[in-house]
Amino acid sequence: MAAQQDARGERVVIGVDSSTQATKAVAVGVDTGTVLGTGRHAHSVTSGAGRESDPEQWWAALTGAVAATGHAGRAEAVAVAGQQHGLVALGADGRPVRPALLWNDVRSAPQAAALVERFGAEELAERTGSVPTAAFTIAKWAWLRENEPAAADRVAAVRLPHDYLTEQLTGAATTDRGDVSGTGWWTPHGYDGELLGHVGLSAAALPEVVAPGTAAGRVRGGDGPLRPGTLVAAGTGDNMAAALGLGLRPGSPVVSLGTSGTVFAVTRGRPRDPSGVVAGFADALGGWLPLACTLNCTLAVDRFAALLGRDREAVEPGGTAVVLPFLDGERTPNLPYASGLLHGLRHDTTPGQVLQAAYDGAAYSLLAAVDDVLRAGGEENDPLAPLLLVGGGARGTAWRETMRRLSGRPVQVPAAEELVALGAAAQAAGVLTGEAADEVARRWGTGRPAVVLDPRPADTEALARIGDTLRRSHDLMARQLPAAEG
Ligand SMILES: Nc1ncnc2c1ncn2[C@@H]1O[C@H](COP(=O)(O)OP(=O)(O)O)[C@@H](O)[C@H]1O
Ligand SMILES: O=C(CO)[C@@H](O)[C@H](O)COP(=O)(O)O
Repeated sequence: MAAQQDARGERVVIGVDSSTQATKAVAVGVDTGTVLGTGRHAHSVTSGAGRESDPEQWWAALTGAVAATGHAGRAEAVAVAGQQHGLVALGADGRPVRPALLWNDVRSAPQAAALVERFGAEELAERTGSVPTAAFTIAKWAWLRENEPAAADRVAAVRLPHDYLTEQLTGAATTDRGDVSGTGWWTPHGYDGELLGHVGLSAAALPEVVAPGTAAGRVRGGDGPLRPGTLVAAGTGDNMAAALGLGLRPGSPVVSLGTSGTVFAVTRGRPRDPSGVVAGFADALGGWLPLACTLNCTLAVDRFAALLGRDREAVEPGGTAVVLPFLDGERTPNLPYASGLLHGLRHDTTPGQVLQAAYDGAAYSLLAAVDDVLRAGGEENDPLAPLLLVGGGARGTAWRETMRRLSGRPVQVPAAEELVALGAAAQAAGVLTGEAADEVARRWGTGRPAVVLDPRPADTEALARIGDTLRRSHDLMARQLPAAEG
């Protein structure tokens, strides 16, 4: 894909990635896939007991990032991909009644556990594809009802982050099967009335699920950077959009290294994992996207680098240190009350080895789940098939080499950055041309690898050390830390 070249005369689409830390937008030429311009605006996320962001800030970030591409005025279609699961609770006036509760807010862990207790893990996996954890929208809604009943009473509409932003563009309440599959109240046959009834939510408060390839609407009049009448594609969750951006074919495992760590694959079979390790999401087309997600990935490793006073690339090999970097609690394994743990220090352990141990600890659960993800969707796991690395962390040498050393697989990093935004752009192009979004991305070549690392024998000693520490610290990690004094 050529960078930043002029493509006058070519039709232009815009893809948006509204993820945890920032909104990124790309303007892309429909025929060639040329990236004509990019924009980025940061978000703020609370760092206290929970994780919250203001949806109106996302909207301002979206308009800013789209305008910054420099091509908004000539875009013919746009699509928005967003961080999954977040609860956007709107009042009758269409404005948020409170900040959104994000995917990585673990305060809703008791509500998730209560749902599993009431309906059973097997039953929930069968119906919704997933056993809900604190991340799922249904647990967040139950938390809001229990903890802020006055706010819950004012709620007239519940949206996911990408639904909210798409509705700001079109005025229509829509979602897509990919993102809605992360709510915990969607089944392949529609919204689950019994689950909604149990958490006291009416389906009338939820958006319409737009079919793949169908437009959500058109940009309504206003003073935003996009022309009124511009087509708006359905949009989707950020992991589903990354799969589109890669033009992913069934059975290829992908690891995304961002605020969250995720491992996923497009599969032909519908996943249902009662163990809860794999979330059985739908993809944004007609297939499935089994996925495992960790809460502690790039931010946790960067925190260790900061604590050690080192550059994030200043890792050193060797030693026996093990880091379980569960600074935000953890989702895989499901230990919402966990905190970080450092074990195996000796007099000769170096700071660089501790930093490497943080990378290893963050990578461990993702790599352990590759097989589960593929099997959950009925795909074969070829241990020598390449692992595709995406997300901000994929730019780092230490991340790439950690994945190579611990997986024993070849590792590939696509040349294109911002695959989520590119996936959204491919979806936007698809509503103009009638092509499926993954076909558009393959035509654009967005998944083409820039870095190909040959496989090395997996570092089984490090894997065994981490696995052993995780098993033996389980009781400690399952407990909540006493509140810090002072
Ligand atoms: N060159 C790099 N090497 C390693 N990590 C990087 C690099 N550049 C960015 N990152 C990491 O990428 C993260 C952001 O990734 P991104 O996928 O954009 O996150 P999100 O989608 O969750 O907002 C940051 O937390 C940062 O630590
Ligand atoms: O919760 C999940 C997946 O189930 C996360 O992957 C979110 O979708 C947030 O993504 P990033 O902001 O880290 O890209």
